[in-house]
This record gives sequence, structure tokens and C-alpha cells, in this order.
Amino acid sequence: MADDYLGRIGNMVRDARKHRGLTQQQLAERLSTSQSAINRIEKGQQNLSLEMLARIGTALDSEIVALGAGPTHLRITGPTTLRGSIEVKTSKNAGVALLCASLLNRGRTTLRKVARIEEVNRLLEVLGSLGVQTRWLGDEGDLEIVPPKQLRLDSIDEDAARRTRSVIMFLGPLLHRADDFELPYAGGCNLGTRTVEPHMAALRPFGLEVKATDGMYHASVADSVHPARPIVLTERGDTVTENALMAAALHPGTTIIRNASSNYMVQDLCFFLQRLGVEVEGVGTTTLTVTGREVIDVDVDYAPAEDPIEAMSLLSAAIVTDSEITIKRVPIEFLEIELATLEEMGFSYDRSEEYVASNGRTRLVDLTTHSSVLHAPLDKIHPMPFPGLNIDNLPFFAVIAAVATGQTLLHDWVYENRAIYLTELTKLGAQVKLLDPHRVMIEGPTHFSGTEIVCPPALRPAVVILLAMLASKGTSVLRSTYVIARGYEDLAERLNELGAQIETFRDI
Ligand SMILES: CC(=O)N[C@H]1[C@@H](OP(=O)(O)OP(=O)(O)OC[C@H]2O[C@@H](n3ccc(=O)[nH]c3=O)[C@H](O)[C@@H]2O)O[C@H](CO)[C@@H](O)[C@@H]1O
Ligand SMILES: C=C(OP(=O)(O)O)C(=O)O
Repeated sequence: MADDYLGRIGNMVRDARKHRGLTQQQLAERLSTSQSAINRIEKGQQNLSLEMLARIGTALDSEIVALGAGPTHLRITGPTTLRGSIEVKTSKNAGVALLCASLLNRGRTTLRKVARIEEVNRLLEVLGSLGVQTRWLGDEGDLEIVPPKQLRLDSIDEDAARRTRSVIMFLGPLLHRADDFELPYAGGCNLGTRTVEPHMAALRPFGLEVKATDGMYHASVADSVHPARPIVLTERGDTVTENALMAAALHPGTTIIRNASSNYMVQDLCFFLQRLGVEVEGVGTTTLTVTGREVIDVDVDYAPAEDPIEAMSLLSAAIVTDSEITIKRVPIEFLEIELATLEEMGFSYDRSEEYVASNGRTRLVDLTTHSSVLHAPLDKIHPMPFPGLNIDNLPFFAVIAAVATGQTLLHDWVYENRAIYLTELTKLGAQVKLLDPHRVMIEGPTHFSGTEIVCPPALRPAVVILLAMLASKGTSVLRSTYVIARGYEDLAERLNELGAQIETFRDI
């Protein structure tokens, strides 16, 4: 209702004013108005123009107009040529796994250079609601996590939990902390149905039973049940492997996990568990042998590795804009197939000597891209579990294929609903034909031209559209970009440092 709206804005103005330590009179002077006008505004008794709201925001150094939490949009002016160098941040997927794994530890967990992304923020909200104390140390993304003696499992922040899928990874650690608990259904990107059954199957040998009703997973744990034989995953999924690893970490016997994912986030979790004193053998293979501990109570310091998907995003940004940039701290082991495929398409680049990431394990290189004339690959491009082409990197080949001469077939056999979003590229002038829900045919080269698009509800396809907009002639608008902030820290600002022209704005 309009009245409520004014009242709420009034409260926000009052709070922001008090926060700045100003009296109504002082704010009035800054705005060249009267104290009584400010009083009416704060009481919700004054109609406000957008211009007045913006002026109040400036005077209070607080985005009053944004406090309504309206969505963020990007305005991109192109085409852009990028230059300079950029560092890859640590991965979203290791970040969320490690946040969940911190629940295994009764001591203090410090994670270094965690990406400050919305997915992490949601999990921090959930952890906070359970009584876990978290705080950022300095501005480099170092994060300290201190658990309470007793988790408050019944006061979980359901809204935050429902906005991420990663909350499903609380099951593995929590089954050791409580006999009965509830978790809200996992959310996240809309990529079609994503099964949770493999998680249940992997955790059943630890005594976990889950009933899913009324939007909640109702979990109960039979303490006497322990894995009697190897746990065989029916799918080589990343988070399901992580859940099994975390359950095994607090089981004092030895657990063997077969058909385990050996993907980057799983490796980071294994290295972290080793720091916690858990024995993990077979890291990087599909059989993990874990000897857990009855209690984990150590002060641990760990630095997750750089994100191969962000590295691929930046590589794609360089390719679609035909730019020479240096991408530093690329976890090369997790990008080898992608680079080999790109080389087959005519992409040229230099790579530095390898060096090691802060976790002491992951191999990194710096890549310098060169202007290249690309052609379509002879064969279709399709993802496979690691060491294949990463499923989250597949969408980037859509925009790369759009600048290559010829026809490229992308086959996303994994997600029911992700390839579909790539057809949004047609709005920018690309030829992307959906053959069926899993396959798109792309014909290039493309002369992109700017337009307005609402972000699809899927992280990677949304970034793909942003990258195409960098290469588009004229002005583009990408609306509602929360989905991008879910997985990337300050992406627009960092691309601007490379010479892109991206402006962030909100509706009011
Ligand atoms: C937080 C996190 O780490 N998220 C990643 C993780 O999600 P996550 O581990 O949650 O992925 P899912 O369990 O949803 O698996 C993705 C899809 O692949 C199917 N599937 C998976 C493995 C397999 O061997 N066979 C199979 O068919 C699943 O049924 C599902 O439809 O892995 C996905 C697939 O790599 C990535 O896109 C996500 O970025
Ligand atoms: C699908 C993705 O992640 P999530 O599992 O967080 O939805 C992704 O990172 O592209």
C-alpha cells in the first residue's frame, strides 16, 4: 500500500540519518529544506519525488533509493576491447563446500581469500542463524568461523537456505551433531530438476533417513548404523561426493567412496579435511578412502584454490572481444580440455610456468590471450565429469562458437534446462538454434548488436549474455543480475578495470 511505502521509506531515512549522527535540522540544511519537511518525510507523511530520494541518499551517503532492495541491472556500452591483467578469484564451489565442512570442526576455521559472492553470503546467513559466529577479517576475503557449543538447528534462516542449493551439504556434517533435524528444500539456479536422491543414498549407510514433506527435509539419524561396505555413488556428482566425504570425516572407521567426483571443489575439500586431521587417500581419483575422527577440534587455516569456471569466463571475455589480456592464477589442471578444444578452434595464447596455489597443491599458470580467428570444431562439444570438459564451462562455448566461423553443436546432457537459456543470445544477433532441450547448434561468426535482456535464472548463461554484450555494438541492458552476483565477485567492476564500459544501476 502507498501509505506503508512512504512509512517504510521514512523509517529508512530516519535510520540512515541517525546512523550518520545527524539531527533532522542538519539533514534539512544539507537538502536546503526545513526541519519540519524532514520530520514529515520520516513520519511517512510526505510524498517524495525520485529526485528528492536520490538527494537524500547522497546527503546521507546511503543508497536510500536502493534500500528497497530492488534488483541490480547493468548497462553495457560496446563493442569493447579489453587490455591489462586480472586475477582469478577462489572458487564458489570450494567456498560453499568449505563453509559446510566448517560444521565438522569444533575449533576455529579460518578460510583465506574466500570469494565475496552472494552464494557465500546466503550460507553465512544460514550459519549465523544456527549460532555459528562468522566474520570477515580485513578486506581480502579472509573469513573466520567459530561454532557455538550447541547448534540452534531449530532456528535456521529458511529464506536464506532456500536461495541456495548448497544447504544440502549440511546433511553430511549435521548427521553427526543431531539425531533429528530439519532443513529447508535446497534452491539455487533453475536448471531443471536436480535430484537429491543420490545424497540420500550416499548418506543412508551413516544412518540418515530423510522424509521430504511440506518444503522441508525431515532428517533422522540411527547412531548405530555405519557403512559396512564401500559406498558406491550412482552418479559421479560433486556435492554428493562432498556430502559423503563430510559424513565419513566424523566416522572414526574407514569409509571407501567409489565413483567419487575428483573435480576441483572435491579436491579442495579433501585437502581441508586432511588439515583437520582426517585421513583421505586417493585425492584426484574416483576412489576415496577416508579415515575419520570421533571429534574434530582444531584451529585450522586453509586457502581454497582459484576458480576454473571464473578463469573460463575471463578467457571467454577475451575471446569474444578479440582482446589480449593476461589472466593470472588459472588452475590449469581443471581447464586443460577446454584449452585443448579452444586450440583446435584456432585460439592462440601463451602460458607461464606453473606455480602452486596457496593451498600448496593446486597448480596455477598465467595465460595471455592473443587475437585469434576462430573456426567451429569438427566434433560436438560436450561435458564429462572431471577430467572431462567441465559442465559449468560448456555455456561459455556458446558465445565462443558464436564468434567462430561455421556450425558448432553443444550437447548439455546434464541439465534439463540450461541449454535453453543460451538461445537468448539470438536477441543480440547470434544464430543459436535449440535442437532439443539438451542440444544447441550455433552458427558464426556473429556481429553482435546491443539490446535489453533480463538475466535468465541461471548463473553461467547469464554471464554468457553479459560477455556477448561486451562484444555488442551500442548499448545493452542486462536486467536483474543477482544470479551473476551469486557466483562472481564484482564482475562488472573487474571487467571495467580491463577497459569494459559497464554501469551498474537500479530502477529507483
Ligand atoms: C555447489 C557445487 O559444487 N555445484 C556444482 C555441482 O552441483 P551438484 O553436485 O549439486 O550437481 P547435481 O547433483 O545437481 O548434478 C548435476 C546434474 O548432473 C547429473 N549427473 C551428475 C553426475 C553424474 O555422474 N551423472 C549425472 O547425471 C545430475 O543428475 C544432475 O542433473 O556439480 C554440478 C555438475 O558438475 C555443477 O554444475 C555445480 O556447479
Ligand atoms: C550450477 C552451478 O552452481 P550451483 O550448484 O550452485 O547451482 C554453477 O556454478 O554454474
